Amino acid sequence: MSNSVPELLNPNLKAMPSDYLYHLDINVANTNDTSDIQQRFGDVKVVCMGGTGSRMRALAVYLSEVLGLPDSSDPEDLCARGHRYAMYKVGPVLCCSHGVGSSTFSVVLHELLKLVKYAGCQDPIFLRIGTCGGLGVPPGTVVVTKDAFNGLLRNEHEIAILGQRVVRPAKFSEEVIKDIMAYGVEAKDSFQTVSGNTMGTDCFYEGQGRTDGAICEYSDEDKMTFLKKCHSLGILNIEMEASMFASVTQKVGVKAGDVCVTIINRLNGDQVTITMDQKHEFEKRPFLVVGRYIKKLLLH
Ligand SMILES: O=P(O)(O)O[C@@H]1C[C@H](O)[C@@H](CO)O1
Ligand SMILES: O=c1cc[nH]c(=O)[nH]1
Repeated sequence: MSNSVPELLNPNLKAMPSDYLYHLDINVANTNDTSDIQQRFGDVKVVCMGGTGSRMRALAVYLSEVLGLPDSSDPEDLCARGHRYAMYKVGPVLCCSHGVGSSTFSVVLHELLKLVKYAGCQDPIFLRIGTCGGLGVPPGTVVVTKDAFNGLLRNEHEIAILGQRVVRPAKFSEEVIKDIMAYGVEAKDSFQTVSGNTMGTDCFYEGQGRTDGAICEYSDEDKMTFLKKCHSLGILNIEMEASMFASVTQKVGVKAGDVCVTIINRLNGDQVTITMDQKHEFEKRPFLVVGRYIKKLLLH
């Protein structure tokens, strides 16, 4: 392992005397002396992120048990005053919500990357723990993303910057994928964990080929042709963050992984019909996989 603090790709940061991580409500008052931030966050090795604050709170409680940490049954939301995201710290793990989709996720991702930089965290690993629609796998299956495709079925992420289309590659760390599959999966699990490609779209409805949104200008047949094409590219699940997450972390050289549970098989329909109780049970499945992986990672 290299043991290095992430190098961010913004020369302007060096010239800023202070940096307010607005959405996290964390003030880096003096960027030349970040000892206070280092004291609070310098031990962070893993940053877990997922859509909702309640899932991230439950993950924090779960990980504190798995890692044998002193009582964290009621972790404090460190970003409560920001009213945007929720963030919990359990030992060397941060659990932070990111909202729905790449736009809300990218905001907090930029700020979390700056946070680990200011804190001097060594080789932090970023993980998304989410839900998704499956393609040809039964609901409840956990998918560990290999390559992240965007809604144009390209293994890249596209973003408008200064009025220009900027396209960046979207690859997750092969080491993280391999280790999650090796240490996170157990034969005794009551569910399947598979590794496959993921499509991250900008829209839950039209972007994912649903016919039940407020707008739909294609036929059921068009939809099925599209979903089958996705499947033929090795895409096993569809969510709304993978390509942005892979591309941003790849760009700054931070290792990352995406672990999501399927809550529907999109080859069979569009409506999510599982009960909320079932959904909450499914949501815990990636916790088991990621919990074992993190435990193993922290032993090294
Ligand atoms: O982390 P979550 O479960 O929020 O991720 C998926 C992808 C979208 O953000 C959202 C759509 O329902 O769920
Ligand atoms: O179908 C689904 C289910 C969850 N999240 C998504 O983005 N799509």
